[in-house]
Amino acid sequence: MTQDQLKQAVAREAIKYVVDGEYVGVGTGSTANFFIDELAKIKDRIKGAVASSEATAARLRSHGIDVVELNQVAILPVYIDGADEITPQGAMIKGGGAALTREKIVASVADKFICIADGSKLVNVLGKFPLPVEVIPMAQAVVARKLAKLGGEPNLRFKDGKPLITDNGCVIIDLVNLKIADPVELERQINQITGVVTVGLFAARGADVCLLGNPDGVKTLTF
Ligand SMILES: O=C[C@H](O)[C@H](O)[C@H](O)COP(=O)(O)O
Repeated sequence: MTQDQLKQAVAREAIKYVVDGEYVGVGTGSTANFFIDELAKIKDRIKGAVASSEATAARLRSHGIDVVELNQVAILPVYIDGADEITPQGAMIKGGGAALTREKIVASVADKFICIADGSKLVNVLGKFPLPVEVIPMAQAVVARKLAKLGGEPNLRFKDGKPLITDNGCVIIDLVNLKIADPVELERQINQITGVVTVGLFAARGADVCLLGNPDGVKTLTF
């Protein structure tokens, strides 16, 4: 099976977690895109969706799914999204697609975070994947210096030869060469740096369920 087929399998499985007659929170990235395509097939059963990025909102709308602002929604039974890495305890690195801040905000409203990923994303220790940190542009240099003191090497993320600008008008610093022994503590420390908007560690509030796609089927991890 290809990686895309594994992503499609978990996306299909995730539909079981969508609550009829409610809004669904939708993540960003290639796995979330497969989920959106599956969601389109049952769009008449839901009230609509809350998107975690402009790209996701556009894809949802292209399928005729109603997209509402998070401010209009008080109850969100589930948030469904991919991850760049996930541990057997449900802590994740996210933000490879630069959508970490809106993802964390939408996830914070949801009763359940359902992570969908192909099996290659499961790791015992987070940090091989660069840890994204969204930063206010004027604070980029000072935040990079402070991040370097926590270990790892800070790299400003570029796209098309220019610093990548997020949906929120911020930049991303990727921290490479980390071995994250205590994800909750590192999330706390990075959150405290002035100028940091969000760190792509989802540990204090990790996933509640992870649907992992493997060649022998979808494995469900519950945390
Ligand atoms: O900002 C992007 C998100 O955190 C994605 O959920 C994450 O990067 C995983 O993306 P993909 O499903 O494309 O591997």
